[in-house]
Amino acid sequence: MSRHRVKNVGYDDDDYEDDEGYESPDPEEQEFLKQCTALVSQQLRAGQPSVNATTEEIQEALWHYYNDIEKSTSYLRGKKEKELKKQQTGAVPKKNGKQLDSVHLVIDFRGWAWANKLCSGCGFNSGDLPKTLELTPPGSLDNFLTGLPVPGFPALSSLPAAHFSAADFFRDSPWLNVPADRNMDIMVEPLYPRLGLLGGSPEAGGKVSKLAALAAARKRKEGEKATPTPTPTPDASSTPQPDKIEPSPPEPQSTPLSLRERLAASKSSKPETDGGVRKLGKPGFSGQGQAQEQPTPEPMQNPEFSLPEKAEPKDEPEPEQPSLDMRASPSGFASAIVGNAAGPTMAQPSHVQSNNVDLLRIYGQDHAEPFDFAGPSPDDMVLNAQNTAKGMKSKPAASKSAGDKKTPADLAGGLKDLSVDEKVSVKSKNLDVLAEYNKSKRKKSANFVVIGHVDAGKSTLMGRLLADQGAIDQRTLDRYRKEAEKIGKGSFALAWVLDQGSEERARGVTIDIATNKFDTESTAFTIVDAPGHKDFVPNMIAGASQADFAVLVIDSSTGKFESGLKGQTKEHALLVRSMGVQKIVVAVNKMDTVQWNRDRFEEIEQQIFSFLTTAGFQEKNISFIPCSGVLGDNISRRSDNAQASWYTGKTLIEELETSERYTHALDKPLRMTVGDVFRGSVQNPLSISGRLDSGSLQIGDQILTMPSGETALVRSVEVDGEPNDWAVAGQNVVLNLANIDPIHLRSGDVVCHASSPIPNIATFTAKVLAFEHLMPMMVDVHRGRLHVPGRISKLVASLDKASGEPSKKRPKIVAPGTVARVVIEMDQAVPLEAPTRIVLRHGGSTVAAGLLE
Ligand SMILES: Nc1nc2c(ncn2[C@@H]2O[C@H](COP(=O)(O)OP(=O)(O)OP(=O)(O)O)[C@@H](O)[C@H]2O)c(=O)[nH]1
Repeated sequence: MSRHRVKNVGYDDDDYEDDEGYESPDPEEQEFLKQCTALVSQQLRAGQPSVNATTEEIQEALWHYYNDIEKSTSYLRGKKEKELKKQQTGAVPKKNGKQLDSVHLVIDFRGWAWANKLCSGCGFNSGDLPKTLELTPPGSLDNFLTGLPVPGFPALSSLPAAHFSAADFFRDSPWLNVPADRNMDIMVEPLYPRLGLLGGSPEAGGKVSKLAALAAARKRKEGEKATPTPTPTPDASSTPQPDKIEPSPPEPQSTPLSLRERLAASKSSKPETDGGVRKLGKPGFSGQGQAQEQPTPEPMQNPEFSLPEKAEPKDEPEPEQPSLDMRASPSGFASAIVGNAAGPTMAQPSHVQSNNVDLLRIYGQDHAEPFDFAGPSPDDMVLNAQNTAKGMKSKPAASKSAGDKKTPADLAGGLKDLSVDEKVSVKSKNLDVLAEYNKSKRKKSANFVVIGHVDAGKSTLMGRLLADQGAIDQRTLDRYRKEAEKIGKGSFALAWVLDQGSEERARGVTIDIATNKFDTESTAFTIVDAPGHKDFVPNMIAGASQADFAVLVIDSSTGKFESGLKGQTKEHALLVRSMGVQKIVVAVNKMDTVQWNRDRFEEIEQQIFSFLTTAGFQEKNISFIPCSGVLGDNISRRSDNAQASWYTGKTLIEELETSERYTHALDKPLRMTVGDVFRGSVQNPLSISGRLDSGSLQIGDQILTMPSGETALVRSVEVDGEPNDWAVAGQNVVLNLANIDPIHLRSGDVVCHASSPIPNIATFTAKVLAFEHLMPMMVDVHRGRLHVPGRISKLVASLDKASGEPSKKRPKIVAPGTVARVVIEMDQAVPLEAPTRIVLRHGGSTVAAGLLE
């Protein structure tokens, strides 16, 4: 929808009758429109010449020009004057339904000659004619071609009839298919003498280049050589009989035939021995000329090399005819593999000599033991041994009685044995998980997502934090530094701690979320480093969905803070708030680049603070820290730079530690969004990772994965990288699964218990805060890792922000900043349930976020 339409659409119109229709303006607007219409009409009539326009035309113009009287009048005047002129000059012919305004007719040599003729016939001096004729007024090209008068040209009808009706002249000459006898009339000799192709017809006259003369001489020579003389070959028996060779056609056939031609020839003349076929019969299918230069190879002795027709009885009159076999002789490699076509040799056993390229036969039957598919593979043997050691049920060794030959049915059965239907069973300890959790002396844990505009220094800051907290050793850091310097990205060494992808490192940009852990005395932290680039906002949403609080990193350097504000700084902050994050720590980074200027810090603090409070963060949940990630100032230690002495507040790590213990819905049904599906190890060929949104699970649980609806067995559990018997909401886990095919699992899926499954839905109602104009439109629905294409199918109501009550029913458009209830339809059913936080994106930007109702 264009912005013009948006302009005239009332956001809160109640009288919405037709979802598709375009509504009329409200009474006030109608009155205003009436006045404008009258003014324009008056001005049109008052001007010179006086013109009239319909009310509809005037209102259309006013709509386009935002009710600008001057512009609308001048547009309509221009339009009307044009129409008037056209009426005066008569009807304008149309070509292909389009009007010809002005035509440039470029006359080529043929056309030029014809025009020349036309003009000389009527006394025109052809020299006066321009090579390019601009034919005006509109439609004159049609006129010109159909014999109607063209200004500046004599009327064709006034010219002698013999050749002056263009239409008649070309009537029997379809485009580009002029009869030969006419060519003389309309063709002119080219400016330069015509040459043949390289080595072509020098006799055609003209100066021939040395190269062309040389090529022509060679061609002539070849032509002479190609006279019908018998071709001596090493093996007379296998070559065509001289008398059977057809004399060369008048033009010696030196062009090799195409494969299609050769095939056709060989088919059509199979029993015949005509010269052409004989030529084709040569292995390699060379033409005659080539046959002279290349010795004819030995004919194939081994019957397995020939096509069926070669296997005809030996009493054929011409058994030694060259084979019609289309095969070339085997390559050196093929000979080495399957043997020489000439037959068995001392060095090669007979089965290798076979020219039937049945490698399975060669290596399976004659030479080697056939592979027993019914038995376990070497990998399975290792797996079984490991599983048996762990007390898990191993795959039974496939029954194999020595010497038994396997029938295809046996093999199929054996393969079936290897299928994923093989069930693994793990005994559950039937723990009271909540009681176990309450007993456990675990540190409080907190997940925080690091957000901010691209290149604000998020990864560097977190790399520094991890290094300071001992989560990464100095040797690894030194290695990263060296490697980063090698590719000219030395300043990104700390960022490489989190940016592990090769593309991320090469581009110096975070693409996907990265999680890392570090522990302080009181808390086990999980960092979720989100990409800052606008192209990767969906990944940032996935990261934010796992967070308890957020660290917003801001680049304080000159100009960068400002560009970040227009970029992703605000979008990220809004998104995390919409996803339920309440606490935000603002790291005002790169303070070294502004010499720790206090005014700069305070300016940033003030602007960001007012934005965050408007976005819904409470004052007490916002904190600011001036820091430098690269230098490590105010991250884990206070800056010792004298310029930074004015700051006496907390360091970043001190601020992080103030985070309270976050409570999670432990007693709710199990929900876990799958972040990743991977092969954990040989023992754990299928693992999934993610954070438990609610509920709990333990080893031996049967889980249900949605949307596939497939069940799986929890073989083992890792919580924060440590093996554990159970896991509860809020913990980051890896689940090692069994009894499920990986094709049923994808990131974004939801894990639950079969006793309280999450439904798959395709339509839902949500209460959203609009960041952009909302109307019935296509959107991508994001929930954590899950994102599905869909559309806002209905705007149910605009809501009062304070009370949540509908303020307007069925608005046609929802303005940014408004809370609205909308109906969303998705292209496929996905696991979603209330109350889930969702984000709606359209055309690469976030348009709304809210709660599924
Ligand atoms: N002077 C200075 N440069 C910094 C500081 N922190 C980061 N940088 C530089 O800023 C650039 C970008 O750093 P990154 O850590 O990759 O930024 P990012 O925000 O993680 O980038 P994306 O994740 O791609 O959005 C690198 O060249 C860093 O060396 C800082 O405190 N001071």
